[in-house]
Amino acid sequence: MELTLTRCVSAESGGIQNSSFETAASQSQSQEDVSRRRSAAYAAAYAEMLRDAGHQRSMSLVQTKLTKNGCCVSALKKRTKSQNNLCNGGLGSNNHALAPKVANNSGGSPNGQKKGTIALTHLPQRPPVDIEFCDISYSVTDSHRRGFKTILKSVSGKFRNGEITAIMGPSGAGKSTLMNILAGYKTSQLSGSVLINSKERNLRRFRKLSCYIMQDDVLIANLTVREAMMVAANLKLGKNMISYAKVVVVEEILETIGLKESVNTLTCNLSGGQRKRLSIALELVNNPPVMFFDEPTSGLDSSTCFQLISLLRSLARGGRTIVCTIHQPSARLFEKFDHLYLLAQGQCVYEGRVKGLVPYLSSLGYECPSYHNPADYVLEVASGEYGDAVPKLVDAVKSGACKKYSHKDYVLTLAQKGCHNDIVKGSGSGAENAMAILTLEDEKPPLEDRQLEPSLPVEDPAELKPPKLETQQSQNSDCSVVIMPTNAVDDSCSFSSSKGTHNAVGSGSGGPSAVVGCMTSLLDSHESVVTLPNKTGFPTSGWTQFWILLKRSFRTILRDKMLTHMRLFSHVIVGAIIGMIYYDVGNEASKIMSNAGCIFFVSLFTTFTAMMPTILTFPTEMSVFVREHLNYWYSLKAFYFAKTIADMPFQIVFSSVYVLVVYYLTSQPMELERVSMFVLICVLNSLVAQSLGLLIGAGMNIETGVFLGPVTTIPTILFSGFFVNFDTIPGYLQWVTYVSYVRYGFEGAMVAIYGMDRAKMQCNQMYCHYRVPKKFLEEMSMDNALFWVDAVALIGIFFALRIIAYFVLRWKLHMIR
Ligand SMILES: Nc1ncnc2c1ncn2[C@@H]1O[C@H](COP(=O)(O)OP(=O)(O)OP(=O)(O)O)[C@@H](O)[C@H]1O
Repeated sequence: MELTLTRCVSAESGGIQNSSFETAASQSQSQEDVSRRRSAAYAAAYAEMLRDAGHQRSMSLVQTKLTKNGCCVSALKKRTKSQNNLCNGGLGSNNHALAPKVANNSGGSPNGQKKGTIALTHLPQRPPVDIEFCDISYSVTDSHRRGFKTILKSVSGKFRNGEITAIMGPSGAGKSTLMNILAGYKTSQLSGSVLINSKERNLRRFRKLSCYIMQDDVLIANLTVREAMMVAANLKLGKNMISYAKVVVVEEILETIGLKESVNTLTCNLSGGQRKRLSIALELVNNPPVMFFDEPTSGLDSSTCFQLISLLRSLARGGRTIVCTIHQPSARLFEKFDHLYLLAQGQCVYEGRVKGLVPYLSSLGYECPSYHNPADYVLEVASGEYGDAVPKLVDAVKSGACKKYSHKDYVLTLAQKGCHNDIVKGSGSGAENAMAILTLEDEKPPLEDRQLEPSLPVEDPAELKPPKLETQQSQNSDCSVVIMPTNAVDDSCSFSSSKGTHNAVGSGSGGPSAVVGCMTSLLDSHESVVTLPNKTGFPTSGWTQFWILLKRSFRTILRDKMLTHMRLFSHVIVGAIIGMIYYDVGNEASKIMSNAGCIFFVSLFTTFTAMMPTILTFPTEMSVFVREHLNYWYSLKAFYFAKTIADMPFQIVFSSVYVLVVYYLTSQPMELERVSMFVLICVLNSLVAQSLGLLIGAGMNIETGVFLGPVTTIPTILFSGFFVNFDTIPGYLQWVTYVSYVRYGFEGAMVAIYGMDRAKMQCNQMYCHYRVPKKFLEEMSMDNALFWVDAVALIGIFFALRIIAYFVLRWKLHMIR
């Protein structure tokens, strides 16, 4: 039976004309025509079927647009209140051509039941991935005992594609550590091997194919959902995909993941569940076949947890390998997982099907009481509440006792024996439960077990007849189930790849494997994990990354109205206050000391207002950066330059406004040259202070940084030449004045005001000692100072600090790993 709707062109906008939207596959025109006509027919049939089955309420949108020649079938969109099945893949991973949108009635059960699915078919195609790890041991240096602390002790296991795996265990068992190692985030101080599709893992390739979604959903606060998604799409889909295609990808993911209504909501206003879904959506953009989740349900209510795990399960059914650490799931949540990896004291105490856990424990003498949540029970056992069970369980695992529970067909045996824990099996009869388990387990076996064969194009118009479909809503599941008759016209499943169009032929007439083939066909890429090019590069060039991140930073600064407006107003208001205090002192020789104080305060204010906010720049965005960088969105260089350059224009404008307000109110000499020099030196001073703030923020956490910022500035102020004359500073300390950037700022400002042979100032007193400005500069030991030397010194310090800050950030990133 044909299940895919191929060559679907976008609808609302009148269709996608651009050729780059078309698949890279070299299909013949006739094949395309057949495919289009079939798509149109099936789309109509599917819409009709859904209408007949009374699904109008659960479906917010079923659109079928048939153009005159019947070649344009718009997206067939189904929105259930709960989750859709999410199939993986699309066409043309390398050239990122858009694959057609597919209404995928896949995910069948042995009795012919299939789940109605909406496929994420505009995504780049990816190969399926199985992760196997052998004898992984991990230690950290224990500073107290001056030795090593072993956190993972020779653990092994296998996580398959198409399955959702839970890593569980008592607190401190090593769950996060294991996941970090598998995700490639921890690479040092470990032994053992990680195999990807039975081959030694190439970390770089693997990292490009996987993503890690952290416990706290770190998102850029001042972007809307759509903007955040577009940034992800622009960074991860590369320049080979045109902008409109990226928009289509983003819209498709948002709709599928249930965030369509929130596209214009700022991420900071999203609910916990929505934040989690957005985190997933952001990573789905490049369709990674492996997704790691660190405690995805933490902080969510039970209903949202259930929806989320159902979503992850659907992602797994699309052929992905989903691995989650989870603390203590409810029985309902627990049974949503296929595979369980249980850790205790850094050792594996069970690996196998979730359904096999109770019989396994029972076989070792740990009887899970009826109506007791097996997830709770096993954690109680692993925590030692029933005696020291860990050595016994570890021995059992080592002796291969849980091997039979690991097999994906284990559940069949289990169903035959009618062996269930009461909580897990629910309230239905034994037969119902057995069927439910069968359905759950066999929705989608791993891809390795499926067959794909090339097929011939179907040209018989009879085959264009839409199949007769019936639907029913699964009680157990949140997805609608599509029952397909076994005598369907066509058991094959059309799919396209860069190699051409193929049909996945099921083993039996309309049997489940045909559907399975369909799911496979949406996933398989012509590339394999092993043969993926080992390019060092990110999906986009360094320049593009920089540009995208710069625009994002600009937008977030502008949207952060509170801080940005406050910075502007504080500069204007403080400038006005200083102007009022030192009103009209600039040209009065008798008030020259007050004016020097005013100039010094200008330097001081620009220093602190520039430094303090930037101390927070890296600490507040570090978690976003770590997530995005380690998920291979962009390089450290691009992030660093974008982040450090984004704030510079604001700093320049704010400082200039402040300086000009003070300059005017205090009646400093109104000569263009002096005004420009004064503004320039103050702005340079503020940029240096900003760089120092970035450096402190790059190396320290917020608390330390906020303390260290002012503390490190005090000596530079002391050695600025205002409080202590340079000549009176002891010789062995004079070198400090050369590294004091405030000195260069203050000295340069003084020279701009009083240097360059300024004429005598007015004197309203009987006698003005410093009527000749040069005399005052001599008194301050600044008569030999050159403005351009001060300016160049500030520029030098600026670059030095920025370079050091980059390497500190790099080192910090290295330390995280
Ligand atoms: N860098 C480190 N230095 C010292 N001990 C560490 C380090 N990293 C992890 N550990 C220890 O290793 C053990 C396992 O940590 P891990 O975070 O993997 O546990 P977990 O099972 O995820 O715990 P939880 O469920 O509480 O998050 C803990 O005892 C932790 O204190």
